Amino acid sequence: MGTGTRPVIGAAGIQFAKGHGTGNDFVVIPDLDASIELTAAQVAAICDRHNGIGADGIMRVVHAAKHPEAHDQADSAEWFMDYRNADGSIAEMCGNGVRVFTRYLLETGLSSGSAVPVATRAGLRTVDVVGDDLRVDMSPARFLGTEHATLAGRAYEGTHVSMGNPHLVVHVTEDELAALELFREPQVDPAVFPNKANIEFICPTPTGVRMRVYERGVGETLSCGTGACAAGAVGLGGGQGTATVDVPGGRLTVTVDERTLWLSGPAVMVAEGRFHLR
Ligand SMILES: N[C@@H](CCC[C@H](N)C(=O)O)C(=O)O
Repeated sequence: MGTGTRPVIGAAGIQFAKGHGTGNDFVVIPDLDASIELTAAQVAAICDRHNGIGADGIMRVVHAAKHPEAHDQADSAEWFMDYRNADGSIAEMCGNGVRVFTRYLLETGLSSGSAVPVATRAGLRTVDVVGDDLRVDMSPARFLGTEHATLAGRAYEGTHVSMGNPHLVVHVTEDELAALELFREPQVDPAVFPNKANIEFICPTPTGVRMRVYERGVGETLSCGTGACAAGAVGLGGGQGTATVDVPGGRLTVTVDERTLWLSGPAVMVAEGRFHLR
């Protein structure tokens, strides 16, 4: 795995688990004492779907007190979600990731109870167990005005939304949604999005919206939790209520109340093992 990457571990290899939320899949690496340093090239090698394990991103599970970006949250959360996109870039937040991360904590006994606080780069998030689903308090969507993306020579107007990470939500028709060439990366104005953005294309359904997404640092994915939050909030017109968000990998539900925005849906672990970096 990962030609050109440096070995950072002994012969026993690195322990990992794999999980997904509506098809948005992640490699989870328990690194409780923050001893594993992964370069961007190594993350990309792990996430490679042909030569690696394959995933949309990886999450290191680290004691919040032991990570410089999270020790200020250590009084409230024991664990920090160190999230990296499949290309190795760092992201502030991941809505499906934080739910899969919590499933991992619960299944391994690193956390227990029905409400699990998780430290993230976007701040503290609490994940509740609700039946088979995991529901996370994502904090309110922040609406930041009208911006544009260009895809296959066409300019699309959309709503700039922050969920801790940057999003642009674009309305299209159902036929346009099906025809989008999302094997290409939509281009955004670097003056507005200096670190790029996740782009959600949506059309209305009877109970919410249907969405396809191009994730920053990944490509088109089967789902994106923060993208669903941004899309649901736009679908609700900035008001309160509940919207289903249908993605290629399944269904997520977004609820906006007077205080916050909730994201609910399935999060499952599917495998565990060890890997080596050469
Ligand atoms: N899949 C995620 C979002 C992951 C981060 C995103 N690609 C970014 O760079 O902001 C989700 O479920 O929210």
